[in-house]
Amino acid sequence: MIYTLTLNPSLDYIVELDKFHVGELNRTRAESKFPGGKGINVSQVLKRLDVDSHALGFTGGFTGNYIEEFLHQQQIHTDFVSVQEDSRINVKLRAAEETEVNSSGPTITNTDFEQLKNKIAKLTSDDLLVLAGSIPTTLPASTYEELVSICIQNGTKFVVDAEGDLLRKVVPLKPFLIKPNHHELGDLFNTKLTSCEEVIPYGEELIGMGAQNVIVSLAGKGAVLVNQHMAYIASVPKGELKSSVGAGDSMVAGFIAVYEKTKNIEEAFRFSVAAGSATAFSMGLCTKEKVEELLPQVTIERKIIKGRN
Ligand SMILES: Nc1ncnc2c1ncn2[C@@H]1O[C@H](COP(=O)(O)OP(=O)(O)O)[C@@H](O)[C@H]1O
Ligand SMILES: O=P(O)(O)OC[C@H]1O[C@](O)(COP(=O)(O)O)[C@@H](O)[C@@H]1O
Repeated sequence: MIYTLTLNPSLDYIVELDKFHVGELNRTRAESKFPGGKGINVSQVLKRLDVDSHALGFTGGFTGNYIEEFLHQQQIHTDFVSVQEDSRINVKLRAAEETEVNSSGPTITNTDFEQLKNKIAKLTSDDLLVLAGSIPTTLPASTYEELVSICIQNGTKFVVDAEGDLLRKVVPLKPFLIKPNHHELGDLFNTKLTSCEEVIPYGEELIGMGAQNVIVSLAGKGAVLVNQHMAYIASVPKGELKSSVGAGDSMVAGFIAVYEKTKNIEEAFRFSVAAGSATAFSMGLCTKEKVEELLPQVTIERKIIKGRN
């Protein structure tokens, strides 16, 4: 079974404005709200791709209830630890540019955390856990390492989609997949990356450090997958960008959905890119039909790396 872990779920409140005036009263043109948080988005996209998963993490208050009810309506299994304070609200402003304000999240007590660890300890070597997104500020920076070490003890395969120190610290623990975007990858290595070709050596470095597969997304400029055997560069489909919120999460879901069925890395990567773009071209997350429509537009170039193959 596939499990997703969202330590900091959110209600994503997306407002559209013709123009955003800082320091003035703004009125919206349209608005929508969705449950969010990276693991939750992965579960939602998996469901749209006909793959079942269980969503784990912490939820609380009226926002937590909203998130859980929304997931249940989509027939997604949930097993959240209930916390005292409200789950956070993340604001996404869509004007000429996209501006995001992600909140820090509710207080998580030691008892809450212990309850979550007990749930993760029940996963087995037949399971896959996707750990995705930021952690509430009350949890220690070592949270992902602690949870991953439980997975390692039980032989549970794990995927990590996080940034900064959270990501850096789990790479040596050999995640099956990590998916930084090019900004997050650049931040890890204290550099600025702008093209697929530039990204490959840094992807290789992460493989050397322990990751098994690294997908780096570069929004509209393409995507790269690096593993011990090969590097691949994918083109992205052309279309009108509606909202890129959840595009990265859709890539993770698309990859897992195809890889778990076929064990074919290249096909999983191609589908993953189509899923990312299908979400970027939609308000909200992609549908299976949209992903399949875009799939023929994704071309994959294999890069033979000197010293390997
Ligand atoms: N402007 C765009 N045109 C086409 N595809 C896009 C665009 N922006 C995002 N995508 C798709 O979404 C994926 C993830 O986008 P990106 O913004 O890099 O990730 P994240 O959401 O993690 O920051 C890309 O690999 C691509 O498939
Ligand atoms: O946990 P973080 O890093 O604050 O991110 C949470 C946000 O990420 C999202 O899951 C979207 O992620 P991506 O755009 O990176 O795919 C939103 O739904 C949510 O508001």
